[in-house]
Amino acid sequence: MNSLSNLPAVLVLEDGRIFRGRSYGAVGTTLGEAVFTTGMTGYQETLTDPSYAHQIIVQTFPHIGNTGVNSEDPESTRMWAAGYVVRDAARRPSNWRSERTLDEDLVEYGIVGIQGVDTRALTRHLRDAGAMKSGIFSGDDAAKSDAELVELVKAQPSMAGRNISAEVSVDTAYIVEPADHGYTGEPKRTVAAIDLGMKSMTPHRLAERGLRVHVLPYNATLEDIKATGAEGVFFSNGPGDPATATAQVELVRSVLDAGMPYFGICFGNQILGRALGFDTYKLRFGHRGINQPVMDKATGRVEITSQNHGFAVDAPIEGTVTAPVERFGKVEVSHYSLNDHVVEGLSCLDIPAFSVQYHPEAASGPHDAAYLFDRFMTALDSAAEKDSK
Ligand SMILES: NC(=O)CC[C@H](N)C(=O)O
Repeated sequence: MNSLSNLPAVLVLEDGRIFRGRSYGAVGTTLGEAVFTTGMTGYQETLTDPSYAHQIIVQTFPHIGNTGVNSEDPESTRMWAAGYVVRDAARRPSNWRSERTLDEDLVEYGIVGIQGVDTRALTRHLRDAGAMKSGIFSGDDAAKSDAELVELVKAQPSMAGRNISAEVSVDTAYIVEPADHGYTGEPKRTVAAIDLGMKSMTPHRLAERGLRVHVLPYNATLEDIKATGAEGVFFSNGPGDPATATAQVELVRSVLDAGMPYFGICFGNQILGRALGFDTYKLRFGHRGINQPVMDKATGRVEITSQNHGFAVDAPIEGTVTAPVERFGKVEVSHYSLNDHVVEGLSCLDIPAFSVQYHPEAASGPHDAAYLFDRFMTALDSAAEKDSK
């Protein structure tokens, strides 16, 4: 049965723009940064991506909830989005994998949502004015005056300057075994994965290639990494402003100094960028969706990628430069966005380190960039070969 709550609801932006609709999911108040995603599928993966913590997600695709929810697609153990904005919520899901309605899961995880919003007008506004503080208020909370609601929205911290890693990371380390991810035979190698809000598809992609993955919390040290026997280090995606990730930047520097292969995704790309001495900056409205075109400079191939980032690395997309932290040698931007020429990947030429700003683990698709996991395997093999000489 459909359980859409359907009470009055209002989406309020910090610049005073207000969108009225009906409640969807949990009823009450939520605050977060309003961002839009252009993914036409994968709402379950989106809502459970920890990188969306403290963000209110606007779905540009107008029909949401059509395929219900299942137990296989979540990217973590819960929904992380601060709030959810849709045009039309499906009244009844229809899919052979569906176990519940999306509305039921939104209620279960306390996600306050709003439906019936003109998401096209909202997206155009966020595109022009930029991602901004926002709030959804439903039920009795929607009855407050607009001025009062705008004040509540403005009072929240902004995403710039926010450090959220401790909220989303694991508390204790655990191991992901290749045998549990379809790999037959003895594990080939061991790596450490620093969980800054990691999507579960990522250790899966590593493990299915024969890597034993030690997942470590956000505040792991080089000693913790070495204690796992790791031959390489992976840094995950995650929410928050990379400019605040000082401890992780220092950790990456010590990993690079130790000569260990490094692979980073999204937050892990920004942290590598900072470790090399580049700055990061906030994009106006960011890149979110599963249809983002990226140029792979090495091959000239265009990849269609999954992305979710609001910050980016400030590095020249042309040519090769010496890293601002000179001991790390030469570096080049390996990938850039074809929409706005934002840096989408970094490749070090003198040390075994590379990263991408987008999501090669690609849940939910597309799979154009899966080769990057193989590239990490190759980097691990080369490092092991060098060590044995
Ligand atoms: N998905 C991510 O890792 C996002 C990284 C960072 N929080 C950003 O918004 O840019």
